[in-house]
Amino acid sequence: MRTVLTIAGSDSCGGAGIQADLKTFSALGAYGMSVITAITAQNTMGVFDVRELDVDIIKKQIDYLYEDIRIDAVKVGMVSSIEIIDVIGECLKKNNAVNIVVDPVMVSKSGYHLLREEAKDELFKVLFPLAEVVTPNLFEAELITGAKIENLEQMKEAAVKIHNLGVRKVIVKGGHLTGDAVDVLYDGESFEYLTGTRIETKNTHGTGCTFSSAIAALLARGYTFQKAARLAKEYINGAIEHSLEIGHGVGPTNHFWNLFKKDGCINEPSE
Ligand SMILES: Nc1ncnc2c1ncn2[C@@H]1O[C@H](COP(=O)(O)OP(=O)(O)O)[C@@H](O)[C@H]1O
Ligand SMILES: Cc1ncc(COP(=O)(O)O)c(N)n1
Repeated sequence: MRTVLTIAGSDSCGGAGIQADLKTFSALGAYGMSVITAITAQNTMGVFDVRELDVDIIKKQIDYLYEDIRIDAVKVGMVSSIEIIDVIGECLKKNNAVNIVVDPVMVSKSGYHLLREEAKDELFKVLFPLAEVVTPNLFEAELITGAKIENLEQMKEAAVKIHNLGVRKVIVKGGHLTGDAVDVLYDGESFEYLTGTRIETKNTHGTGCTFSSAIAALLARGYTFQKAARLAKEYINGAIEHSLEIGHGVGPTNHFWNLFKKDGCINEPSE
């Protein structure tokens, strides 16, 4: 069984963060493990409070996993402070972590700041260079590059700028644009559009977490990067299409719709 680790925050309502990641790993046939960086008090209406865990327990969670278990891929989500980012960077380097997917989580859909303002540059400096791929949404890509993004051309420019920060591959997600949900993948040489039909729903809680975790799970399962990205896009599209009307706010993605598909993403890796 291939294994995948998420290093992220806990979302008490189960739609994003650690909980979304573990559901995605299971649905895609990988064995999931978690290192919790922070606990959020959150529901579909918003994030109401956050407690960061201390760096010592974050370090121990990571180190004891690597001491015991082969880890085939890692997804990094909410990391919130400079100290937390530094300890994660140290541990991933020391343990020669592979297939690292960094989702630069900054602000929740409900507008709560999950990354401290002063920690932004540390995230770029410490974790971006370790990543196989970084997956900013439009807002995050704007913050990283300092440039407004309103169309595909500007998404491509942002992807190049982010790649130039020393990132191997970038996927700028177009979930917050209008029209089809098109993401721009750039690997330093060429661009690829990951295209999905836009689904008209308010229930998009956890879409970014689900997408980045799907890439990590599929890399763990041995797919090539391009194939993992395309299948992850297919997976998130279905997870949004079948998203759940739970709670009074922004409902979560659904991870188990594809178990009923005959030839979906859960087949054995073909390459
Ligand atoms: N309404 C939608 N219909 C189809 N795909 C969507 C929709 N909203 C987001 N996506 C897709 O979900 C993935 C996550 O993107 P996004 O929602 O932009 O991330 P984040 O949660 O980080 O803001 C991307 O592949 C994006 O294109
Ligand atoms: C613990 C945690 N991590 C990430 C997100 C972002 O997800 P979204 O952008 O869908 O609110 C979140 N709300 N909570």
